[in-house]
Amino acid sequence: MRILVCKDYNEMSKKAAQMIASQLTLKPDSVLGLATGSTPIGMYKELVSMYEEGLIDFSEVKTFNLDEYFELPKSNEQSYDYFMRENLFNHINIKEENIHIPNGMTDNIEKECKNYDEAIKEAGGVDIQVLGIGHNAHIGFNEPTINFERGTHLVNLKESTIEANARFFDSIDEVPKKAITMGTGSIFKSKKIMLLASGEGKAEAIYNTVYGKVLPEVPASILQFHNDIVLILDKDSASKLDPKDYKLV
Ligand SMILES: N[C@@H]1[C@@H](O)[C@H](O)[C@@H](COP(=O)(O)O)O[C@@H]1O
Repeated sequence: MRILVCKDYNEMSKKAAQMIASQLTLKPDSVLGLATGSTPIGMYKELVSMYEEGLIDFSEVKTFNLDEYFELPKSNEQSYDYFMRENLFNHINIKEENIHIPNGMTDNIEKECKNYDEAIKEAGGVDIQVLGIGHNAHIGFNEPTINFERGTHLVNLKESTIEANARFFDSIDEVPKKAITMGTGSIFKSKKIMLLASGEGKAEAIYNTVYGKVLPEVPASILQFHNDIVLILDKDSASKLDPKDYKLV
């Protein structure tokens, strides 16, 4: 596990965007695994700027998002589909057919999950997966539980996750209680993983991810076993780590 610590959120976002840009330079038809949440917004802004400056090109890129709320229409401003278009896709030259986000409005959940896993496989697997992290160390919407799930599946969100995400909705009652998410197994299959975290509120989750026992109760802990993972943190989220374990950048 490589850990890079940046002085603040902006630097973290720049570093992350630079890594995606390098990936696209090396492999213009990369398959990107993308995340939502507040944390990657700065990275998406940087990527849009780089695209506008002609430094990167998304014409051959394919994307797969980690997750989507169940039974929330795409037109809802809080859907992850809406988020991705607002923050990235509407501003770059990605082809519509190359964008993949689980369909939260499906009436056949099993088929939707199976097709999503198949589509990732057909695309050749994810080259680089961007992750945020929940306060309880969830990745995607893989909540703490008793086993690591292999593929895309429907999950019941934890009360703490519903509360954390309520800030985006008018009231907590409007937050969906379920979501479709790639499994921990799908995430783990990515060739490279880049996890971003910012703020004191994530410090404990990061501590447990780096030093904790590898348990499904701490979903991100399994990343300790991945061969090519980098954590890009700001100083606050890294505050519980031993400085000998990271590089200041
Ligand atoms: N499903 C998303 C995760 O992918 C994200 O990592 C997490 C943290 O979000 P934030 O970056 O807003 O703290 O929120 C949601 O639960």
